[in-house]
Amino acid sequence: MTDSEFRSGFVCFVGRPNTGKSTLTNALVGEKIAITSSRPQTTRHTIRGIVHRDFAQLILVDTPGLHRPRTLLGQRLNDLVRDTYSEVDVICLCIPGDEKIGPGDRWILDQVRRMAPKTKLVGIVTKIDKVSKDALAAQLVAVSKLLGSEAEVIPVSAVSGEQVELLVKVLAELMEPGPAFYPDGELTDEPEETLMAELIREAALEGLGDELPHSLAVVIEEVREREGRDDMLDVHALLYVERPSQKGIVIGKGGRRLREVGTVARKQIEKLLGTKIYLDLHVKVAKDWQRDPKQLGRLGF
Ligand SMILES: Nc1nc2c(ncn2[C@@H]2O[C@H](COP(=O)(O)OP(=O)(O)OP(=O)(O)O)[C@@H](O)[C@H]2O)c(=O)[nH]1
Repeated sequence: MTDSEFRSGFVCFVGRPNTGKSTLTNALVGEKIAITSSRPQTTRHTIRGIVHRDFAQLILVDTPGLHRPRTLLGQRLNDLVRDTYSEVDVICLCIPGDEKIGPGDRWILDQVRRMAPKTKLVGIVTKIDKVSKDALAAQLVAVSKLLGSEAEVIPVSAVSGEQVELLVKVLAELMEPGPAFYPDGELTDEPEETLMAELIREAALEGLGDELPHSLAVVIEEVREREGRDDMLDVHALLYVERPSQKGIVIGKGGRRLREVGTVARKQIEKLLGTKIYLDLHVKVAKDWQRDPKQLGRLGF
């Protein structure tokens, strides 16, 4: 560090699917997700995790993927992405050490540059435990060429932990001096219900094709302590789809698929909350919810 001033700010990881963004987030934040419902005025974005060090605090924020803005939802998501890209202090483009730079990487870089020309950019070469020194050197040169000479490029392995702390230092140096935004110990401020809905949505989409993701929304209707028991929660959730045919897909033959989804999601939520839950899932058709501002509001978009 160039001085001893505490620094804090917002970071967002972008990159193609499977480039190691989530694994790196977990490596930076640590395993435990502490949930609180405090939400300071400093951000409207979903926080994935907070990295606390004695010299800095980095707040890792999420962006939804970019969409072709064909629907109102697509437009709102793109607006959200644009806001996030322009409001964070640093955007990190993740590219794996063991894959050639491709059109997907260039497209994302292009979007970032267009949407947020002023935001600082850092290249992260991920999964370096998978490549030889020579291959890594070549990849660093390639990524550096892609991003231009002003951008720093940092190689890391989230799996071995190699260089992860160096990355924290480099990111911290790019932040303005300032106090921590969150008290120590708070790792994410995402409301519990959003996380629960996300886990259910993830389980429901597992193994399905491309069409459904944009048509499925999950709303937590009710969370209640089981009467007479303080170690069990009843969680009622609604899965909204746009068409009756999609309802059939989600539910599966004789309800089998939905039961499986329930089991997977329940285990995840129990891990998250550290308590037993009973998970009740229902599927509803809300025709064209993506195009209807009222329904979008209700579904949290
Ligand atoms: N060997 C190795 N594997 C890694 C590393 N980081 C991630 N992976 C693996 O790469 C795969 C993708 O990692 P993710 O963290 O899910 O990637 P992502 O970019 O978050 O993917 P999306 O959520 O699809 O955007 C997983 O199988 C990880 O286990 C790493 O540092 N080393």
